[in-house]
Amino acid sequence: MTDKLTPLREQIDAIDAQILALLSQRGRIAQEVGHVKAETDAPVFRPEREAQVLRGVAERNPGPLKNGDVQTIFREVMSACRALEKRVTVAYLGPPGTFSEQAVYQQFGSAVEGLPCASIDEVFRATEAGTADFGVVPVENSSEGAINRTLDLMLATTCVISGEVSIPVHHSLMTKTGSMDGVTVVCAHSQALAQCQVWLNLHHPGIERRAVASNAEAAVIASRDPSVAAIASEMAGEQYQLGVVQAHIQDDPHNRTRFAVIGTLNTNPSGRDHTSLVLAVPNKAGAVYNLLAPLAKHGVSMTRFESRPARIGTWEYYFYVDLEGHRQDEPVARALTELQDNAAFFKLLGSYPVGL
Ligand SMILES: O=C(O)C(=O)C[C@]1(C(=O)O)C=C[C@@H](O)C=C1
Repeated sequence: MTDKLTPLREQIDAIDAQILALLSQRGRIAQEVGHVKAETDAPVFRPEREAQVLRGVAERNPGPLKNGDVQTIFREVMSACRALEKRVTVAYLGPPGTFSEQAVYQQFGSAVEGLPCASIDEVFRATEAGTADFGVVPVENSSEGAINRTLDLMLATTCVISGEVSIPVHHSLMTKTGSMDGVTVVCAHSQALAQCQVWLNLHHPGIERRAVASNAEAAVIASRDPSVAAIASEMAGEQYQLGVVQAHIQDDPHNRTRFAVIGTLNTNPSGRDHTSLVLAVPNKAGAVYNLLAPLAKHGVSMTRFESRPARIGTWEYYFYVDLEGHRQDEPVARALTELQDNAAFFKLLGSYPVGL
């Protein structure tokens, strides 16, 4: 066996040497890019460029490596090169171990400075204040719908959406001992409790369910108190040394959460983009129908439509709309101008590359 392995490993060593030399070359060019950007104060993180590179490697991938795996490698290569220009700081809903943290690494790779925050509000504050270059906030979950706090803060703050990222959300039930003996409470974020309610009703109907600030927070509590079980990601469980009682307890096996990358950067077109905006109309018959007419007229597809009460005492609503295309694309630009003319309130949240 050794005789057969040795020449193959020699080939791998030779290829690794070439990969390393090419990575160094790429890194040096990234440093030059960094100098050029520093001269003009241009942004280091360019989501549209990174999206194009990642789409390109998937299109050109000759195999046998899977597209997703090749993209993971290139995401890390870009992350390391970007860090040579500047290590970007990204605020997220902490503590470490949350799905928000996973979303940060999924979008920025691991050469990033994560800034865990105590609440979604704090993520917005840190991003607005410039303590963080970007923030990553949950927008919607495939089972539970919109994250209302995020929607409200999109409206209330000056942050724009620079990117989006979607990750699978798999919940595990975990305790300090790995068993449910002596457990009286299950802690998790309210969204996670909702996403696992059928499973909990079936397997632990009598146990108290307690909503806490985040799933990772639940993991912290469970790591200190053997009478508490946490619902969280296995990553959080590993971080806080919990034993898995049952993995994959979410009611929907395809459960996903979509996150927005928020900041001050107006992202350029990438070729496959989304545009998000908030609208309000006067409270009149047919107003919403008329409001959206420019989209059909200019052939712009709407991928999401969400309403939130305006909370001004009357039954008025804000509409959160996602469109296909970039604000600079001709049909989208025309539709946006007409939407703005028809709306009592109009706020463009941003255009950004469609998440992988
Ligand atoms: O093209 C750039 O603007 C770069 O800075 C290079 C690079 C890369 O490594 O490919 C790194 C960071 C940017 O977010 C995009 C791409």
